[in-house]
Amino acid sequence: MSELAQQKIVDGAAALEGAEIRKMLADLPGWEFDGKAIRREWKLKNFKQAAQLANLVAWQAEAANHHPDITFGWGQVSVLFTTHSAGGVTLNDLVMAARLNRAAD
Ligand SMILES: C[C@H](O)[C@H](O)[C@H]1CNC2=NC(N)=NC(=O)C2=N1
Repeated sequence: MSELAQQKIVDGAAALEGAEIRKMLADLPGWEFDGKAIRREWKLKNFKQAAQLANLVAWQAEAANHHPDITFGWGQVSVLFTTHSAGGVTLNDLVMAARLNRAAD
């Protein structure tokens, strides 16, 4: 399998089993599975850096047409991915997580 971050975002991806998701998250530092979605929080030094990271996440997502929920405030950004059309976490969500770990660490 090619590296996760380089895989394409595809239409019609199926929801994965929890065990499979947890196994893949072992290679995605910072990401957690809460039973419904995967999420990661970043800590930053100030509001400006948090806003910049939130923007980076937003535009990566828009470019891929796969969109997270993002919350940010002073010194923190939280990103949550699930695939609405599949009703769960799909490979697309994990690919986005891998891309963000690359772009935002
Ligand atoms: C038409 C378009 O491809 C869909 O609405 C996409 C857009 N971005 C999306 N993002 C996420 N997180 N889940 C989706 O099911 C989804 N669907």
